[in-house]
Amino acid sequence: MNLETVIASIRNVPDFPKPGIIFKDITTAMKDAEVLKFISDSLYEEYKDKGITKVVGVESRGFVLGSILAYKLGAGFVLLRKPGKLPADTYKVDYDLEYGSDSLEIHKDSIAENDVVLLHDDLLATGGSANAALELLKKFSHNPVYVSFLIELTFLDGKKRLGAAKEIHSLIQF
Ligand SMILES: O=P(O)(O)OC[C@H]1O[C@H](OP(=O)(O)OP(=O)(O)O)[C@H](O)[C@@H]1O
Ligand SMILES: Nc1ncnc2[nH]cnc12
Repeated sequence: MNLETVIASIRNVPDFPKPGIIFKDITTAMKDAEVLKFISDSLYEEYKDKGITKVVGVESRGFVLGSILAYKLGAGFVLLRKPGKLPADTYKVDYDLEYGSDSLEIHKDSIAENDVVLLHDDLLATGGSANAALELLKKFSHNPVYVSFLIELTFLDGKKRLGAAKEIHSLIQF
């Protein structure tokens, strides 16, 4: 297994969910046991020595690898959810993404001030979602946050919106 095989396993779906968008479909990668293992192990290698205590995953595709990473790192997992899904007290932020707008929420009691946080999402496009996630994480602590993506769409330059992040890493760039 290698990165080329992983890249080949990601399906391009033109004009989804809107005309002009080429959707990077990771379901075709996730369903392959060897690809899933290679991706999980690669991301773990990147973060194993950073002292991460909480992995924060962005709903919904960020939950898949985020929770695997949390398990492998021996960290806790925190869910950043779309509005109205979390049952207890939350912080909320609105944001735009490549094909629309949305909101994210996090439970107010999910992170402690001394946690070392890794934010994970499957894909960085405009950076709207990740920037919103970083805004929410600032409510807990001003410590820098590590940020991890499986895929980065470099032509959208989303990284420039993530100034508050400590280190930004993506396994695959398109
Ligand atoms: O960098 P951005 O322009 O913000 O785009 C990236 C976001 O868009 C997708 O999520 P989506 O809102 O489609 O939700 P899903 O994971 O539930 O499919 C993707 O999983 C990222 O979270
Ligand atoms: N082109 C794209 N493919 C998959 N997920 C996305 N999220 C934002 N843009 C996307």
